[in-house]
Amino acid sequence: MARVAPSLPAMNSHTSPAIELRGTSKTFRTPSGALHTAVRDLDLVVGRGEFVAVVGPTGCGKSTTLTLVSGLEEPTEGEVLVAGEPVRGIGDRIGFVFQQDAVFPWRTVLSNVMAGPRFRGAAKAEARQRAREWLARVGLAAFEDRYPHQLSGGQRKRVALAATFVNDPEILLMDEPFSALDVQTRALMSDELLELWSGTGASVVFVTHDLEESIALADKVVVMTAGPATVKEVFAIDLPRPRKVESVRLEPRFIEIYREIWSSLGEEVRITRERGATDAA
Ligand SMILES: Nc1ncnc2c1ncn2[C@@H]1O[C@H](COP(=O)(O)OP(=O)(O)OP(=O)(O)O)[C@@H](O)[C@H]1O
Repeated sequence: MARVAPSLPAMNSHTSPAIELRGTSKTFRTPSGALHTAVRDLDLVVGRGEFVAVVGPTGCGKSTTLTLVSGLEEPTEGEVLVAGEPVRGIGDRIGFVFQQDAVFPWRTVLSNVMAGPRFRGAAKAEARQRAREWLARVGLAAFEDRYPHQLSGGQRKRVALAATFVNDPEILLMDEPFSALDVQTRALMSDELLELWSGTGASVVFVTHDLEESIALADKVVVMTAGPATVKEVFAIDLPRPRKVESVRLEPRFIEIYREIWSSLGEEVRITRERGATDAA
């Protein structure tokens, strides 16, 4: 399997990657006043239309990396570029899906999915039409008048996906989006995500604890070090698409890839566990 270099040379604005982090660090001041470095000297390139999964031990700085790309946080050092431009504030070409569904509990399903286009200035009829198209794609056409609490966890996740894709994001940032779902629903949602994404050309950064999930979904798996996060290794996933997660993970090639990445990731997980044991002592 090809191990890819973590960074590529800078390109001009027409060919620039979707996302680029160059020597990026982020240090927080904790409530006690101490400084805590969450991300250190991180180089990462996400190509246009590429699906990149980020795995790393708990607390290493994966979510912080996403918040830097989103513009929610600024780097302490280094650069974060989206489409070749430095990130300034939260841009509307970025969509987010988190573990908790970002839905409005007091709005119906249809109204939730219409909210993004309306916020971006679409007329009501147009927003309604686009929302209905996406609800049909996620299999929720018959549920448009329900409220989020009247849906299952998987259905709520579909609403969140429709509400994100309806805005046509160029970049999709996903932070453990399926980790609260049961195993079967999780596999189903992964398949649906791949199907929805395949027609969009969006670039995805998908943070997960689950190495199987990352391999099944991604073009590239980025292994982070024990915190502070920096890129340890990048693995190109040469499994053909379209993929179905339940069947692809049984393929010999998948198992080979899993072993190879785990030998890199497992070491970082062990370091994190040992630190935890020392801290607790
Ligand atoms: N706003 C903040 N202020 C202070 N420390 C922070 C802040 N945000 C994150 N951290 C710290 O930075 C480190 C990295 O956190 P982050 O949430 O990015 O890790 P993660 O890899 O996403 O974790 P997990 O896998 O457990 O979700 C942690 O030690 C966390 O406590």
